[in-house]
Amino acid sequence: MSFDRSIKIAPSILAADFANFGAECAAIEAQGADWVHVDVMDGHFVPNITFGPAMCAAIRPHIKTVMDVHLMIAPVDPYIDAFAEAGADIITAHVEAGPHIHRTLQAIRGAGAKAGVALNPGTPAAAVEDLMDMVDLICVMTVNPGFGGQKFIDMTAKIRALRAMIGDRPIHIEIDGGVDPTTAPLVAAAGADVLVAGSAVFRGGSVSDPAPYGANMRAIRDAI
Ligand SMILES: O=C(CO)[C@@H](O)[C@H](O)COP(=O)(O)O
Repeated sequence: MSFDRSIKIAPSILAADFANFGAECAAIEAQGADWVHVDVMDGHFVPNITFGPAMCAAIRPHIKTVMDVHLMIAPVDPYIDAFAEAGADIITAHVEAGPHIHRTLQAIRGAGAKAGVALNPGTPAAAVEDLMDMVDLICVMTVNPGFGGQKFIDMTAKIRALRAMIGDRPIHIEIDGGVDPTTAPLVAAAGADVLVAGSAVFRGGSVSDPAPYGANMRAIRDAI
């Protein structure tokens, strides 16, 4: 997986048809998705339950691009190898999920995946200041994690602070929550390069009528 700072759209399959994940992943990729974002929730770190490594392994053959796995679980460490073996290219853990994020990031890279760290809206940029040489991606949550379709929380000051902290390092800034054609230009201007979008991409489409997925992603790109 090579690094580039161009804008990438990573549809969150949390907004896809749960009975059709493989076909949904193939459809969003065919319609122009750059990455596929997979939201793993445990009903403990966040108040919702989605899916685990077996589902990631099942959809992997349907994804040619980057599989970006966002772990909203605690603890994280016992599950890292399983998600890496399931084919995750990027594994992101929350800085709030435990006391040893440094060890977690080492373990993610040790398992052969790119390492991401996520920050809830209430967590300052300074929480990742000492992790700059350990991470490939910083995910800035613009909603409190757990559900799709929530209202965007403005984190542009945090994104700017992270962009300055990152400097020339090859680290992606990913934005997750409430991204649509109105909010995407704000976060892109602040320095984000990966935009996770669930409802704004899947709205109006289906595997039998996937064209709206493409139109929705073009609307986000055109707005930036
Ligand atoms: O991780 C999360 C929510 O916890 C996100 O990935 C959402 O799934 C994004 O959904 P929208 O806000 O774009 O509908």
